[in-house]
Amino acid sequence: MEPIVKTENLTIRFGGHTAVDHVNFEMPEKHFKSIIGPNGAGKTTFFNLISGELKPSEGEVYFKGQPLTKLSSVERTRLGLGRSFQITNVFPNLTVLENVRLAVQSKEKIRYQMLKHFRSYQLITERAHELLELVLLSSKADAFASQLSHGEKRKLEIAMLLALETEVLLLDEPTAGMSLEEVPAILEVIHQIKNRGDRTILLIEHKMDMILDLSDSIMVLFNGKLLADGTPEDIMNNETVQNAYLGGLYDDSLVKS
Ligand SMILES: Nc1ncnc2c1ncn2[C@@H]1O[C@H](COP(=O)(O)OP(=O)(O)OP(=O)(O)O)[C@@H](O)[C@H]1O
Repeated sequence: MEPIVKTENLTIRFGGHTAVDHVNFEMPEKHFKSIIGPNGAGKTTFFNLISGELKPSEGEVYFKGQPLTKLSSVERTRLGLGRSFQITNVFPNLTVLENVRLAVQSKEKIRYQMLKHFRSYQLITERAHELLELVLLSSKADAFASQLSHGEKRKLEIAMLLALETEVLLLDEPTAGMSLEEVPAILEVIHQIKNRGDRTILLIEHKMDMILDLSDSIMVLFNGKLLADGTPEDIMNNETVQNAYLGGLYDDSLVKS
């Protein structure tokens, strides 16, 4: 089967520095892949190349076989590649529900224009409630977005990303800046999305236990290069990865059998 996302020799140079260096990668549909690597390895830059925030110096990104380089990030979102930070434009003075409703509306605009005003309003609100339930944020529906904790804001962003109904979700460190107590709730949200089984998810994370818990496969970037790509077990047992990055810092018992 054709991979849903694929890169060929994907490369970007900033001055003399090659931040992403001839990366060839394939993502099967409905797969969960995590990207790991030390700080500065090129993970976020790789995401930016896939989502269209950056244009490559060389190489190509494909979505269902279609080359994407000429498409803007908005056009890529319309095709089915959604990235969480594109919609971090949460309106602080609107409620949580209103924020999600706006995201649903932006996706559903055309479909709902056909319906009568009241009915469309009702359907959009229902969908927004469903999404808040999925990300475990229903209890905050009427709170202003500005009143949310950092972890709750990340949940709201995920709900807004889901509202766009893209087949692929690019999640860049959803737990960054969170308190330890907030992490399990985000993990639960990502599990719920994964368990529905209808999305392809690419995740950047530093938390190894979370990665091992969620991933079908893991790719390792190092100095912009793809060092390894395989099952969690392969990666944890890969000597090059061990030497370059993991350095024996993880617990063997976490490896999925
Ligand atoms: N716009 C830019 N201009 C110049 N250099 C850049 C730019 N964006 C990224 N870089 C450089 O590219 C390299 C890769 O950065 P990137 O942020 O992709 O790494 P990362 O793996 O996501 O790191 P972290 O885990 O710290 O987020 C770094 O050396 C960074 O300084």
